Amino acid sequence: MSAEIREVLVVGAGLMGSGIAQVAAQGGFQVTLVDTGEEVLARGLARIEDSLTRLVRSGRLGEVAAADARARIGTTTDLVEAARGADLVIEAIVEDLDAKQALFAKLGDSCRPDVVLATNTSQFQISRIAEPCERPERVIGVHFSNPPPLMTLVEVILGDHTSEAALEVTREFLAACDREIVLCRKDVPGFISNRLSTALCMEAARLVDEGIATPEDVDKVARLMYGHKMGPIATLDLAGLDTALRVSTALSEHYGGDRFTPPPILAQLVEQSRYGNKSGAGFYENGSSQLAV
Ligand SMILES: NC(=O)c1ccc[n+]([C@@H]2O[C@H](COP(=O)([O-])OP(=O)(O)OC[C@H]3O[C@@H](n4cnc5c(N)ncnc54)[C@H](O)[C@@H]3O)[C@@H](O)[C@H]2O)c1
Repeated sequence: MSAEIREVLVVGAGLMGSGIAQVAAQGGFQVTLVDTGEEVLARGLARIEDSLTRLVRSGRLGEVAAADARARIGTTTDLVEAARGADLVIEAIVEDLDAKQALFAKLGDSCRPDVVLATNTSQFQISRIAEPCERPERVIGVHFSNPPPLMTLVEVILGDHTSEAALEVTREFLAACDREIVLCRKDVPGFISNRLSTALCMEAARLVDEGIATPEDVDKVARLMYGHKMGPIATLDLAGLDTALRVSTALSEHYGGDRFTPPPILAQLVEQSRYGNKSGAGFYENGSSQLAV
């Protein structure tokens, strides 16, 4: 496995990919951000710019460090060319197994054989994503949470075939990015974090769906009674309701029972294009639940 990582390729410039690219750039790595079109890439870069500005304004990052990080990030729509020069790849595309498998097949063909391929999937088994990939022992789960520049804990997931060497490279990379890790030792859907958060968030959405409580009151209970920083409904708006719907549906199909089943209100909001903060409204009207960064 690559002992030395210089070039990090992040695939997907959405909410997570742009944040992960920023974290890697702040960690001193050269980053290439890939997506399907120039417009999405421009939106990803704008998100990074905005986040860096907020970090500087709040005194958490120096101006020079922010400018250096920004200068380390390049963008392209040419995945194959970018893959050739990568020392580490982090995938953060849409939460769709077919799309991820198609991408990992391509990465397997295009990257050097020693390059670790990490997926930021929210719940798919790492071994399923690695199935079509040349040398699946280099595929590993690296699950950042949203927003990556502020959330310092990363969940690392071992696939059935993930090698010790891939784990070691991943540990070193995340340590250089100043991240803490927890290790999910079995390749189970949802890992540690999303089994916990999906069960809580779907129950919270059910309370709203059944007219038992407002989003504000559900969140108030979590914050003031349980000491959570953010309530589960605000968390859903922040994560994106389309992504949350995909994740909860997949977990529910895998595990059965009711604990992960999304209530109808989630699909209804998605149908109305109310995806949460990223589209301006979700359960809440105007993204007012956003973390004050
Ligand atoms: N949103 C969260 O809170 C959160 C947290 C942890 C993990 N995740 C996971 O991270 C991944 C990304 O989620 P997100 O919220 O950033 O989604 P998003 O919809 O904001 O971004 C996904 C991006 O991937 C791009 N894309 C799709 N197919 C592609 C391909 N084949 N090649 C290149 N780019 C492609 C899209 O154009 C889009 O810009 C998902 O697997 C999601 O489950 C999300």
